[in-house]
Amino acid sequence: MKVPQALINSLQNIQGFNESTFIKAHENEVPPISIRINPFKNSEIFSDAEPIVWSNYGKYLANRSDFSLNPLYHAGTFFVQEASSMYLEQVLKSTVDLSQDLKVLDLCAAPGGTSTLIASLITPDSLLICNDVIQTRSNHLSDNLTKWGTMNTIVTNNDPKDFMRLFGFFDVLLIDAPSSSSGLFRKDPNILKEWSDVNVNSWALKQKKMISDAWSSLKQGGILIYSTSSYSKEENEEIVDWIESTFNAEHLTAKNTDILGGEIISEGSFRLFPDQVKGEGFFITAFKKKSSEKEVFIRSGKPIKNNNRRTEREILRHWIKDIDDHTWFEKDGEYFLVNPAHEHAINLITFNFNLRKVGTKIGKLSNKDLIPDHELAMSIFLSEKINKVEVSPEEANKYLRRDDFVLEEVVKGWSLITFKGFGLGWAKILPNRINNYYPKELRISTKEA
Ligand SMILES: C[S@@+](CC[C@H](N)C(=O)[O-])C[C@H]1O[C@@H](n2cnc3c(N)ncnc32)[C@H](O)[C@@H]1O
Repeated sequence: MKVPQALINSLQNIQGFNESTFIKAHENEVPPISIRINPFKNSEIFSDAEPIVWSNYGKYLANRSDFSLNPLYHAGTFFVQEASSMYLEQVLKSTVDLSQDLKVLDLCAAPGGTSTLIASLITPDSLLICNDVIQTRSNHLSDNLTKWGTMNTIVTNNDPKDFMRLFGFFDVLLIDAPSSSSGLFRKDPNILKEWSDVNVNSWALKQKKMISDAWSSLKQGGILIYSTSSYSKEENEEIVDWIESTFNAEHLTAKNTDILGGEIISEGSFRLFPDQVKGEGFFITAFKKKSSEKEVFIRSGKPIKNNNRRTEREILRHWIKDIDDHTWFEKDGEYFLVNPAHEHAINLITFNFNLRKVGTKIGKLSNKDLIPDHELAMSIFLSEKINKVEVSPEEANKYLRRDDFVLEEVVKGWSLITFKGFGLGWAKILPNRINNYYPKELRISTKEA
């Protein structure tokens, strides 16, 4: 793979750039394969795999197995993510007190690498809003957060400027910006075909626009983390200079370099090059907001409706762990489980944003019973008391394809289909057949196990 000469020329004075090893890494080396374990669903599937030193849960895999055919992938026990981008964990740990309850906005979140990483590090009472402006991508993001199983997340499909309505709301704003993506040339050669310095400049303009649009949603003292998969300084160091000159922001000089060495620091930001770390090209930096935003009145929706709570609570007790610690609301006949600490925030966001997912959708109540939703099957709050049917790899594959299959000696009624103990989805077991409730839109199509 030949890196464009214009890009090589533009990188000459950047700290850590080494032309010959950089070219060699692009000509001869294949990108490593990496995943991140879900700490809430620890299947120990990759316990012997090589760890990624800058990530608590990241691992390199020796072989490219087809993730989509692994039932544990569909159970949400791991997420496939590029290794360098997991450096976000170090930046979060060095700039944010993660033991506090935080409100976090992941502005450019699809398909969910950064969101599932943040969800793994924040407290249960923290609230994470995961947004993507592209509708199809926000749906995919929502599916991936459903698999992760946490409840303290909301998925929105909004333009960054819509977040201006939430003045001074967030403690942390992550902008993992779309970019010219030169850092991903090795993973996707099509990016290289489309790369040009004109495109670099047009991405830089878009990045400035989304930062300007979202800046007011960050509270005073809040942390902005900005990252790209681009090598170009127009999208990185020049954006840092622009943020410092445009907003009342303090650039937080990169710390915690012990893991990778000082070479990865460029003008106070982290730059990961593929010839120096086992990962792709990545830039990440952080700021503290010094100015305050004027609090404005934000219109809120109707308070969350909780009719007939006692009866509902008794039905839900069978399905949900520690139901007394949670609350729920009903919308159009569907029930959603949420953390009571988030009721106010959810009211605000429900009213002002295009929602794709709120808390955990539990399902519909009908004749004093629940028709459980797929989100509940994936939830880490699902009760241990529900019926489960453990399946073999072949049966798991049939289930995920929504094919018919037969099970011996099973209890009638709703059952969670599990693989190695991890939930894949619901089935309703009737006297003469099994109804497969795996969502149609998620079913896998390949025939081979
Ligand atoms: C680098 S990717 C984000 C990757 C994600 N953080 C992850 O770790 O999986 C950038 C995302 O920004 C979204 N995007 C593109 N234009 C945008 C805009 N104007 N505002 C917000 N998001 C945008 C894209 O749909 C894309 O999903």
